[in-house]
Amino acid sequence: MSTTLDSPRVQRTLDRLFQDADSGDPGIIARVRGDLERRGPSPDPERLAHLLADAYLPVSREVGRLLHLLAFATRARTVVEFGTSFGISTVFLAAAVRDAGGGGRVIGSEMHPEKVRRARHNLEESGLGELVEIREGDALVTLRDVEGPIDLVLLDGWKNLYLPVLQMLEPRLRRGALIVADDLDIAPDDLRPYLEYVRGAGSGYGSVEIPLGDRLEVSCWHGRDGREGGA
Ligand SMILES: C[S@@+](CC[C@H](N)C(=O)[O-])C[C@H]1O[C@@H](n2cnc3c(N)ncnc32)[C@H](O)[C@@H]1O
Repeated sequence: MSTTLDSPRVQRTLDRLFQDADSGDPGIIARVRGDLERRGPSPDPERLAHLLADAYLPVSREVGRLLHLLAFATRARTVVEFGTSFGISTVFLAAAVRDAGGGGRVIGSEMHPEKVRRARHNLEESGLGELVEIREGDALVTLRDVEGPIDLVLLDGWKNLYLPVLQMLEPRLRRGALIVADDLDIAPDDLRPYLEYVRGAGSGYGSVEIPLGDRLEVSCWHGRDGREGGA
């Protein structure tokens, strides 16, 4: 049986977005690296978002398929995404929510206004727009009031915020919720506190690294100290 990912509309949208990313991102990333080397390596988050305004920085196709698989297998109804960019990962997640058939939704977050506009357009083009709400602004603010229980979280924004974003959402995680943290290879120093947290004894998470794309960490919330989150 085919899935929403096989539909011509979704495939056309993903093909176009991945092609744009493949042709544009390498030049933009090289330019931004040069800029950071000249001006110092630690720009504030808004400035980094501005410098990377035209860069997709997407999950790989394989990671996208894994996201679809995880969200579908767990029949995810509330999916939260930190870092939507132009919406590539969001298409995979929304396709899974449609395939799961439980009336679920994806809540994305993106701080760059033009990216939000284009992500919404891309989601409409794929035919999945009605399943997605993209919240504009800093995810630490915009995702604060997401209603639980949350079934799946994708962490793909700036790497130093993975831990605070997860801790903010934790009280609303369903027991058994999955957390997918992308890009372990991209900023290992920034991600260390996050990985120590989810891998730590007594953390409440089971966690495993997956060597796909830029490497990712998939964690499952078991609950802690009698606390099970929002379920
Ligand atoms: C790696 S890209 C996301 C790629 C996207 N998940 C995909 O697969 O197409 C990271 C995005 O997170 C956004 N971002 C970073 N920090 C953020 C924050 N605090 N709140 C909202 N968006 C943020 C950036 O503007 C950037 O577009």
